[in-house]
Amino acid sequence: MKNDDIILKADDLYFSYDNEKTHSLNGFSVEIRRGSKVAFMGANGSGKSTFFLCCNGIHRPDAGTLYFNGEPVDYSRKGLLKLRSKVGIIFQDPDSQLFSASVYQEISFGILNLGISEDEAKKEVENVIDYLEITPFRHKPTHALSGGQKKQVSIADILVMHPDIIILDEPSAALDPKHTTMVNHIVDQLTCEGITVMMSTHDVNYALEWADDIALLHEGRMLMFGSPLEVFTNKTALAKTNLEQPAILELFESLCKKDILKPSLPLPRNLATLEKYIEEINTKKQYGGKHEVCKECKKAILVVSFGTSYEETRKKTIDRIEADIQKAYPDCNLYRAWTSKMIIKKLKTRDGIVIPNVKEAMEQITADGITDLVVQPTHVINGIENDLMKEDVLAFSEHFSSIRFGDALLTTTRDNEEAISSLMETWKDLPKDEVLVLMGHGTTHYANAIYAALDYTFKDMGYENVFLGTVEAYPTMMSLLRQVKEYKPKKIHLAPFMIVAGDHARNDMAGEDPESWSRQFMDAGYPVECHLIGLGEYEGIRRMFLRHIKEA
Ligand SMILES: Nc1ncnc2c1ncn2[C@@H]1O[C@H](COP(=O)(O)OP(=O)(O)OP(=O)(O)O)[C@@H](O)[C@H]1O
Repeated sequence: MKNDDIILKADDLYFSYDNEKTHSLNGFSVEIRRGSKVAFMGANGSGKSTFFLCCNGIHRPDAGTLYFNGEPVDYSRKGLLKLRSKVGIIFQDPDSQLFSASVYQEISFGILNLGISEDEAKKEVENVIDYLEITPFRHKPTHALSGGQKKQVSIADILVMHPDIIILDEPSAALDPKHTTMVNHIVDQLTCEGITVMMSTHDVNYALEWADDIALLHEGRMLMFGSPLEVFTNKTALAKTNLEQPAILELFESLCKKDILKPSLPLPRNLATLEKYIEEINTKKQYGGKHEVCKECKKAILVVSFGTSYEETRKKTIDRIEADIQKAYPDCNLYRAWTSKMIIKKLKTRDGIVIPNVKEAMEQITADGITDLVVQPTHVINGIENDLMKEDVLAFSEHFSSIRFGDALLTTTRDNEEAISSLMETWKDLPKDEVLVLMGHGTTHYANAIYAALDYTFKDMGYENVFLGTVEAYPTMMSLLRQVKEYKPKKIHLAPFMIVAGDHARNDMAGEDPESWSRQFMDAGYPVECHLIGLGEYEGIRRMFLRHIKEA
């Protein structure tokens, strides 16, 4: 079927320079969208130039079909002449392209071959000389031109034909930075005019910013075709093709690891974007949430978490919850606050990371002129932390038109059932003769009753082999040991029932201490497997927070 969006299509091309002993194209396929900018990348000898030479009929594939504008390429003399007027190649080395004595003759050669009148050809050549700023050296013989000037003339050779596709084979090879900028500028102009541009380059930084699509070749085949961000974040594909990750992405990743930038920011494609991100942190000290406060928008969501000092679990849980919320409410400014003073202090002294407590976040939100605020805790229950958090927020209520609170994770019966279903989606393959023991935190607050209720609800929903206890309160480990023993399981899986898999999960649950849950179960004679998965990692749990915000 003909697809008008596809200007060029290669279907399973094979090409050999040595009578099929080796294949420089080895089952190569690609579809090029009309008007797109495609960077062809890959190690030396991966087949980029060979494919380009097929594109304008210089090489004829041994097998497979090449389509231009939906029609298979016609290899008759007339067909090839037509193809070459529409698909122009600018070679890496201009000397292999320029063969006329003067600049004028050189540029007019191709167009005269198309059979147009000399007057018309003259007009076209003058236009392109003007457009590419060739006038200052137009009277020089071609052999006396500099490398950059030769490149300009070789581009003019092609441009004068008004091609639909321009192919540039490593356009900046052997050019100094000034001429590279000039060629890049010409390429930008071409793409603005809707010409499809295919370019081979080894410059990952340029390709990241310039290309719509990256075609990654490996041994005569397409290894990967996708957006620059898809391709350049695939480290396996990059390593296979001897390419390095663009410096901007490496720097962005490193700044995220150091918590200087938020990983939820869109990946930057150029230095200007990265600079903007960094500028924004300097003007706004707030860590977490959206750095840039939208001046017009007076609505905000404050996400309040207990916190964790473990970066790895924070990224998979709190950061993801916040990212999901920001995605669902792109027009709201997002702020972060943590309630654990100890963790906030630890991060500040250990890593130099500043995370506001609720009061500090509220001061910032007030200073930013927010009028309508939704506060969403990631607390599991409506316990002490949640009560204190509400008090801190409401101390600022006179500055707001409205402040609303989303419920803690487990507030209603629906919440309990949804939390269980969300967890069991991941644990659906748990064999009946094995048990899952979940470790909740627990509190002296009356809200602690929810843990025992939830343990009961697991069974009521048909999960007799799931047990929920707490580190600090009831159900205790003693009670869990008794119940699990009655069930007579072959194996025990331990996982936290806390938003993050932090200190409690690593030490009280999975640690080496004889008091840890894993050691106590092992001492009771069960094989134990620990799973460091925080509740924030379950997609269904993150969805529950979105629902709570909506309900608020
Ligand atoms: N004229 C030729 N004669 C014989 N073999 C060739 C010829 N041109 C290319 N090859 C071989 O075909 C394979 C693909 O080469 P090609 O020039 O298409 O790769 P490329 O991806 O453009 O490489 P580079 O990044 O070095 O420009 C290589 O193994 C190369 O040695």
